[in-house]
Amino acid sequence: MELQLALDLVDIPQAKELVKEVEPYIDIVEIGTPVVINEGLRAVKEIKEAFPHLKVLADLKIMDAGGYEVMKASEAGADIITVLGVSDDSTIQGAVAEARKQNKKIMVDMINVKNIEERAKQVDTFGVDYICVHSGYDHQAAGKNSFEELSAIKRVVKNAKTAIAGGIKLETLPEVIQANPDLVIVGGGITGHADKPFAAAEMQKLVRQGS
Ligand SMILES: O=C([C@H](O)CO)[C@H](O)[C@H](O)COP(=O)(O)O
Repeated sequence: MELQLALDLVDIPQAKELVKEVEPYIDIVEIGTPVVINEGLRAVKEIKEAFPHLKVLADLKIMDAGGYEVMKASEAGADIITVLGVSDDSTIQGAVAEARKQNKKIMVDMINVKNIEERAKQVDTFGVDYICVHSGYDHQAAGKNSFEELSAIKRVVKNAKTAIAGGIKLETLPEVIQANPDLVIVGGGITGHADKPFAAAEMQKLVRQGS
């Protein structure tokens, strides 16, 4: 089981500072969608250059032009790129084909997918690397989480790794770990904690124990 730090509400210098603080405790650093909107793929490039030993995920949430956008994120140095589960099959398949050429990985974000089990089963046949259940900021504001969705996809996904994101905190991590995802994604649970290295170190411990 791995731990991914999601960076969403920061600029590039702040992102570098944050990663420096928790670097020993994380496996993947995510350049979140708001950061890409504000800073462009330059954020991916600068973080990969500054921390070459960490895997960098570009949270592009691709909805169209899968192949082209994966190519651009790959050129910037991303190791993993996100595509939306609600997008057309051809978009996801195009993203996977380009990722194979570039030796990169694709994560499908299942945010807003209604028929979660059925879609996870389909997407799993496209050769994607991760399938991620996700309660986004707007869902979190309405009090939702994705714990049940994780159990649902675990029942049907045979090839891809499973991941979970959205509002996970140190206190809720044990419940998440019980469902045994391959990857846990945490943003505010680390970046909003008064002691970020402590939160990340404790989370790493739990994630390692869960492996
Ligand atoms: O993907 C995300 C969200 O849609 C904003 O772009 C976050 O990275 C993801 O939800 C993890 O962040 P937290 O919910 O703060 O843990």
